[in-house]
Amino acid sequence: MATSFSSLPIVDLSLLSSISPSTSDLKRLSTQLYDVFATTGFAYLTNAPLSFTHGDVFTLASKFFRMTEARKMQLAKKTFVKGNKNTYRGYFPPQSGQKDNLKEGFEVGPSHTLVQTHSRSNQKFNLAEPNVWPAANAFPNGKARLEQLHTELQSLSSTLLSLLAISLGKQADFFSSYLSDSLSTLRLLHYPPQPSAAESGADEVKLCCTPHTDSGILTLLHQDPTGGLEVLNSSDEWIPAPYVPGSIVVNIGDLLTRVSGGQFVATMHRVRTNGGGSSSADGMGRFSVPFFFEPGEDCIVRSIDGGESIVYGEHVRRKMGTFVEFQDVPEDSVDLGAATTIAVEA
Ligand SMILES: O=C(O)CCC(=O)C(=O)O
Ligand SMILES: [Fe+2]
Repeated sequence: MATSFSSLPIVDLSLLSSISPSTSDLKRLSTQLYDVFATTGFAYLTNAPLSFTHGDVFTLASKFFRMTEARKMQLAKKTFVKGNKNTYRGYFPPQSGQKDNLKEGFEVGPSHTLVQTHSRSNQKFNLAEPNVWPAANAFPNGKARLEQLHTELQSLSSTLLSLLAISLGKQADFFSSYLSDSLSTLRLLHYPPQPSAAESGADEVKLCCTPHTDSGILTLLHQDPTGGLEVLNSSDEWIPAPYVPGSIVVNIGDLLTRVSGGQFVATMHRVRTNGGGSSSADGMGRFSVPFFFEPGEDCIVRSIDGGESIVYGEHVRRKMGTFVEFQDVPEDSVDLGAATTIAVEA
């Protein structure tokens, strides 16, 4: 049950780096995760088994977003550049009509080829399509590093899923069907600087990411030190989730609530704008890098209590209807710059 928390718990994952953790230690960690997901639905993970430092992750994000608009638009989803082939992976630009949701992003799926059927590839969004990449000279080593980050976060998610299965009284491999042809998405996000409510003289809270729950199973979020992430507790209070050095924020999505028979909470969250970029070191605004662990398109997801099952691909397509970055954009509402006339070099 969601609770009226006032801060987020910290879960130390150093155990996962030991060569042979004891069963009792793993059980203790799984119980700790159960308690987090049954109450706050959000926590900070420290000492996660990743080879990337925060500096590594945000250097990649900053390098990507510092590319010229024309280069980024070469990677834009078809929604934004009709001549592009990619419908689901790739870049989405800031949309000027979205004052409370002003962000640009770049989305990367698994690096291996996903199973693709004709009927699926005929749909408006092809969830199994390959990634798109900038030219190697525009984003040196970026493709290999982001693929590596995706692989490591997928592996951490799989370990966390095993621990959650144990915590729900199941075998550690209970969720293994979620791993085949998994569609997990690594998303680089950039929130350009905007005047805060105080700076613009407005009373209301200014947001750069509107309140939402995540749609999938599990989210692992790297956030930079700028701050602004807030999490809703059961008393309808927005609790700040500031940057904790070296930590990754974890939260669960709607599907895991369903799978856990309502034992786990998918907590509402939002990002408050923090002013004209003064709080970030380089004045570029805020960067964050969520990783959404997702099952395969055909994966049947059902509650541990039984009951109605859903097919993951259908669930995600329904939820996409509510996300701004998947809405159709009239050609003239985005400045395409030179993007339409430059051939993709990737
Ligand atoms: O940028 C953040 O800190 C949160 C982003 C987020 O919640 C999302 O992309 O689902
Ligand atoms: Fe989210």
